Amino acid sequence: MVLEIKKISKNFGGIQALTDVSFSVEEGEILGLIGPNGAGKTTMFNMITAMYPPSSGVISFVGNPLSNLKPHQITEKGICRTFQNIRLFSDLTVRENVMVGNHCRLKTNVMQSVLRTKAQKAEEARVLATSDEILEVVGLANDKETIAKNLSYGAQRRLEIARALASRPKLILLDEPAAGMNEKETNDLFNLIKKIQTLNITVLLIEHDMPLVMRVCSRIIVLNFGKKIAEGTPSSIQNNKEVIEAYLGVEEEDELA
Ligand SMILES: Nc1ncnc2c1ncn2[C@@H]1O[C@H](COP(=O)(O)OP(=O)(O)OP(=O)(O)O)[C@@H](O)[C@H]1O
Repeated sequence: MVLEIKKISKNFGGIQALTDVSFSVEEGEILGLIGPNGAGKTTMFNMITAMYPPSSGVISFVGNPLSNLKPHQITEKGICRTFQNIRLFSDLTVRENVMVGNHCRLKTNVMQSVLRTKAQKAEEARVLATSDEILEVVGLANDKETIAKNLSYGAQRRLEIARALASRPKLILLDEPAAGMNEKETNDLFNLIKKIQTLNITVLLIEHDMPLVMRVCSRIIVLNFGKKIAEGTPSSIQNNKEVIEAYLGVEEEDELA
């Protein structure tokens, strides 16, 4: 088991965002975390990545509780994420954006950088090579020198994933990666998520694009009003009465396909 969520609750003042949610993420799987708007999905990501602590419950990563860690320590342990809205360094090149993502794996210090020691030069070469490999994986190898803001929307979203991958994670959390994408971009994203799986990286995916979720995930967890209402294979989720009811009457984009 890569990640274990055990009886997690979170309240913000009077708002109960999550209540006693438990589930596990198995090594190598692509697990979907779905639910109507406000169900608590992003709150779950924010707790896994230590943006804020749970009100109660325990989150464990490869058997170790993640309590009392800072977000950068979570990254060092091997969990990375992308966000709902694009958060690139828009005036840096594609390659520079990925190099920044590699930061947490650097071993040389500021003094070594200033003095341009041998170790520092070797590390710089390693970062460059790793960044280029990752850009190859996400299909941006020909755009290394492009300024991030000049990429197409779909390519910018793939660059975000590349930056997350640069931290060399065991687990990647993707928060609505298909949001705003056209059909071709979504299809490219499907292929990319599958490719990430082949790199031995486990995927936890929040997504409103139901056809994509049903196609790419091996298992799905459904939240509604902060509670887990279902867990199972895509076909069992599609036919689950409580899940269908939870999605009835919500915005069109949320509807189960
Ligand atoms: N920092 C916060 N302060 C106060 N309330 C919050 C905070 N973050 C989330 N909430 C509330 O917690 C509930 C769950 O929100 P969350 O963003 O986790 O839902 P979601 O399932 O990700 O929704 P969406 O699909 O719209 O992104 C909502 O009622 C939201 O308003």
